[in-house]
Amino acid sequence: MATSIEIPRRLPLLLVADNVLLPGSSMRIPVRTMRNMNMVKSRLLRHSTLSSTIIGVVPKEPGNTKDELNSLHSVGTAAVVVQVTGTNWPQPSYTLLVTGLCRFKVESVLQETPYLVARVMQLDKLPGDEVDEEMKANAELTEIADNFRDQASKLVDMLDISIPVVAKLKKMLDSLPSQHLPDICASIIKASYAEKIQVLDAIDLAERFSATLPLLIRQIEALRLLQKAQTSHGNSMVRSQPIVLKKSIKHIREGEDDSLEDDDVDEIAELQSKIRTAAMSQEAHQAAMKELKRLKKMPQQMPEHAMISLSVDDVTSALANPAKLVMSSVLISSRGRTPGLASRRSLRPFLKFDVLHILNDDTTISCLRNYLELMIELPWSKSSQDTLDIAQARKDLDEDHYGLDKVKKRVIEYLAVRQLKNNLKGPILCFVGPPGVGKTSIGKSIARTLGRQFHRIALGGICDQSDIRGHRRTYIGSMPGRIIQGLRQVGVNNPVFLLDEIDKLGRSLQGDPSAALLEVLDPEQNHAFVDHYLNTPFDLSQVLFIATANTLSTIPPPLLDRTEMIHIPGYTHEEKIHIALRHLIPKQYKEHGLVIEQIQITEDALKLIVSKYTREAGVRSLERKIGAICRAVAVKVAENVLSHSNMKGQDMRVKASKWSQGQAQERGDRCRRNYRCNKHCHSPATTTVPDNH
Ligand SMILES: Nc1ncnc2c1ncn2[C@@H]1O[C@H](COP(=O)(O)OP(=O)(O)OP(=O)(O)O)[C@@H](O)[C@H]1O
Repeated sequence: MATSIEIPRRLPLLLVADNVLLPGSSMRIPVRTMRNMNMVKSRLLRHSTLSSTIIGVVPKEPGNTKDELNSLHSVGTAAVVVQVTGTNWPQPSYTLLVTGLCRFKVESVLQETPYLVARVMQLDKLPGDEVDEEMKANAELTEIADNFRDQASKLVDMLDISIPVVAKLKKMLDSLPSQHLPDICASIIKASYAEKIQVLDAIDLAERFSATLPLLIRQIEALRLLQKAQTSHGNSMVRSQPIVLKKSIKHIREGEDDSLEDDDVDEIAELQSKIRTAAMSQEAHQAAMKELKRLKKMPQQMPEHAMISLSVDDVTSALANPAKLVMSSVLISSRGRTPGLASRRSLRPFLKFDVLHILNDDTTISCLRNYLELMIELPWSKSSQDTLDIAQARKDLDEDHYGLDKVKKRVIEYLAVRQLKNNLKGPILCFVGPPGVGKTSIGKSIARTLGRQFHRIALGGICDQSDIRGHRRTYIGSMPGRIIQGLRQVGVNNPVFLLDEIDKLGRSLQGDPSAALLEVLDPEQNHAFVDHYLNTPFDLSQVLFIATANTLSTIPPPLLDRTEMIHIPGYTHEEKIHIALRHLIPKQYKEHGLVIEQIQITEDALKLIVSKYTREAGVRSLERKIGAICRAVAVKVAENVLSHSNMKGQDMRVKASKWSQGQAQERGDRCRRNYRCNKHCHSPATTTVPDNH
């Protein structure tokens, strides 16, 4: 007879809200509360012995976040922490993978802070103890167990055996001692929190069988209905009939929590129908369907996501022979990296469990899902209607911008040619000029006049070609490039893309982004642009690309060759004042909720700001200064509105001018104080504060 294996009498507790870990099953538990975090840090990350990785997982009442101690359930599950994943940077965030061993009763709480430690009493026997003998002696219990096993086999037979986890589950159920069946079944079938608590509380084996059997039968019934729905619609996929399916499950789970309604039950079917309606190219459709097929094969199709990944026998035999487990189970990267492959590798020799595979599958599932969602959301054939009318375009450009006659003329010519030729082949317009001269805003006006969506892609500082072309999906955390991301965001395939600051593209070992950009801009190639993440061609030929740069000297020559430069020189003082009066001031008033009765910035004031307070080729600082005045006046207006609601606008104008004098005085003082500058800053009227002050 095997010796009895016991768990420690003192256990650190991990409190889990809304979920119940049952012996024999594995579960991933995110560490959220301060107490749980303290426990992980001081027990799991500091020690490396087997006993340090045995913890008590105790359910706590859902919803009660304040009084953790009172919401503590009296029965918990001793568990071995198989893996800790997460990161220490920028802040600690961990997830534990735990495997339940046996039940225990919380006798008393020995320590409340920094984490809970309780004196516990083991309730179940661990495998290795001969419970089977006990069952043999009890004929009634044997009958219940046999009936239960039949039902469990029935359930597994209804699942797709080609899924590796199902095959494993089947094998495991066949060899599992009967006393473990209820716990294992309860953890893989759908059950509410209350139902699982009931199973956890059933310490007597017969009671546990009878608490779990109805859940098992209900699950079988649900699957049967599903399959019926599936055959009646001639579809070979389980989950292909979302409505029928949801209804049937709801019907079966009478009285169950709404929160438990399984959202991902019809996920695959939903994805499939979305792929069908996404109007993808044939190639893209094939790629999406291939990935969907992979997703279908993933273990998420099991009735419950908490998979049996570790058999209790494995853990207990390891417990009986601790030397074997010196301790690989707690793995964390202290340097802040996610302990991906290294931890798995070091786990392998010690634990021959499928945890590793299941973790892999998890990552794959979310990657596949993200990929399919992107494919569905991309505007494969959705475009907006062009509304180009040259007369209107001229009017729009004049309305949005003062001066810039040459630029506007060239833009109108460009648009006219596009209209006549009805295609976008030709050089890419590139506005070159100092900051704040309106390059971006002309791009926006072009989009507005064409009735197209506008999207700005900031290229400054990009030095990795995958920023443009995306990462291959083999990378963890891979993403599509900015072009594809932009298309997803605008939701149409013919937006105006403003490639901002192409002169600031960098270059690194990760490839040359300008080479990738060339492919994007080349009309001969861009109808079949392949983003590495998407891995299928996307037609960019309808996108109108416009570029901006501050200088020509750093633009890579091949890019320079593709673009037609339109220079926008800086503005004169006169022009700045006109721009301010016509565009910037009305815009700022509007942004700050001010009206002309409350604030008026005179031409003289503008002249002063332009000549003494800004030193720039464009008008960005000027706009900021006007914004600052508006903000200060807005405060005064708000204060006065509160005290005298019928305040006259005239008063405010006086206050605004006083404020600007005060500001000038203050700036002068600050300038003298900070920069020991005595040259220009004596009187507010003549204060010159260089911008870099
Ligand atoms: N000629 C103009 N008429 C009206 N507003 C203008 C004019 N030039 C610039 N502006 C305004 O100045 C502000 C800054 O312009 P914008 O952001 O387009 O500058 P930019 O040249 O793209 O600068 P950067 O190179 O820093 O990106 C915007 O609010 C814009 O509307």
